[in-house]
Amino acid sequence: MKETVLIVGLGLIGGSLAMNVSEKEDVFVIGMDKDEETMNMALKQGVIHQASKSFSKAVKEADILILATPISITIEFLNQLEDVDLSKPLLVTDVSSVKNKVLEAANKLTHPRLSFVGGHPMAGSHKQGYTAAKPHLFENAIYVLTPSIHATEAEAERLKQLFSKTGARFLTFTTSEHDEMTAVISHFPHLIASSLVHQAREWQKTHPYIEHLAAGGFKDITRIASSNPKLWQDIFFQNRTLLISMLDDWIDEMQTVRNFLQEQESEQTYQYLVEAKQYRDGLPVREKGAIPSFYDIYVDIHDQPGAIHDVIGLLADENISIKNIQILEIREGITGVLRISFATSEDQVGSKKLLEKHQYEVMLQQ
Ligand SMILES: NC(=O)c1ccc[n+]([C@@H]2O[C@H](COP(=O)([O-])OP(=O)(O)OC[C@H]3O[C@@H](n4cnc5c(N)ncnc54)[C@H](O)[C@@H]3O)[C@@H](O)[C@H]2O)c1
Ligand SMILES: O=C(O)C(=O)C[C@]1(C(=O)O)C=C[C@@H](O)C=C1
Repeated sequence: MKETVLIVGLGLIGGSLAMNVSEKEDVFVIGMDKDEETMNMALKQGVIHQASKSFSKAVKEADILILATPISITIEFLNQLEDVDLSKPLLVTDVSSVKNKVLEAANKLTHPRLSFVGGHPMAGSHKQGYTAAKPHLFENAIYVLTPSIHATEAEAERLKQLFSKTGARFLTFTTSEHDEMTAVISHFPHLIASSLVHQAREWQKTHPYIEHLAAGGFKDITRIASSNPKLWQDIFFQNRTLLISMLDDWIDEMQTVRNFLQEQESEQTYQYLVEAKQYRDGLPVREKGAIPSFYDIYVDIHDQPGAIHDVIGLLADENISIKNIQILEIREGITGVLRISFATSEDQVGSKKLLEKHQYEVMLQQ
């Protein structure tokens, strides 16, 4: 018998999950999104098998519910669940970037047929919406699970099975462990990236050429400031208390660095940079698991004759040798994705630079 999975929110994350879940033969996917065009696209491309406009109706048909909406909307849906007249058990999960209020709502659910295991795939993009969704988005990424007080080990296992095609690696944490760690490595850096953009914008008033000088460094460190402001407003407010405390620490730290410069402490400044480099260089790259140790890039291509040939031709002209090439997704009339593997990280990085110079959109798999 097929398992029915309802996915609410078919944007970047929900759409990418749907692309993986609907690949499973024993799963029937119902999709729901407030944006009708999104639902139609997903239905037409076979990423969902059925579209629904009624949460209360669709939820009664589902065995598993995935809430992939903005966090505050996810909490609203969780609150609605208590009143649904369920005739069979429903395992609920979400994808929210902050967990405390979501788990608070989930832990309050008393309906005997409901269980909740929170989820957060640690992969994403500064892009939003269904058109940015990709089936390989979660490959080799960490997928954090945060079970509610009533959830069993078996329910967490069921979700791992459901998401087995994503290629993600699962880790389980408590809500506060999750929120503290993501504040450090995701939410706070986002806040700083936005502040750097504001600083540049201010300076541009007196130095109009600033925007033309902004090269690799500025663009690398501020890429995430181009993300969906509504989503990040939600994230900042969901994790507000921790962010305030981190801002206090950061201001102290910046005061220390300011003193190094003020007092011309060149050795201490050097050590500060050395220690940051050592920690940064030691960060694990996305683990490859059972996949052989190749260095992959993902290249977006358009569905037109010769598209793959053009990409390979550019690499061949530069004598870059390819170890493997795979078409991950190509449907009529839409953009497809090529996964190209290289033997060395030099070839991987070199190819990315080369293709980007030719206006391709390239994602590097670390
Ligand atoms: N963007 C990332 O990098 C990232 C990574 C991991 C987790 N997340 C989490 O994923 C969730 C979704 O983020 P996203 O980046 O996919 O956003 P998105 O904007 O790409 O997608 C959200 C989708 O939800 C739909 N939606 C909004 N309100 C709805 C409603 N009331 N009913 C039905 N559909 C509704 C929107 O139309 C949209 O298609 C958020 O909770 C976020 O914290 C985001
Ligand atoms: O790659 C990006 O653009 C992201 O911002 C992804 C990112 C992150 O901070 O790493 C953003 C939010 C999520 O909750 C998880 C992942």
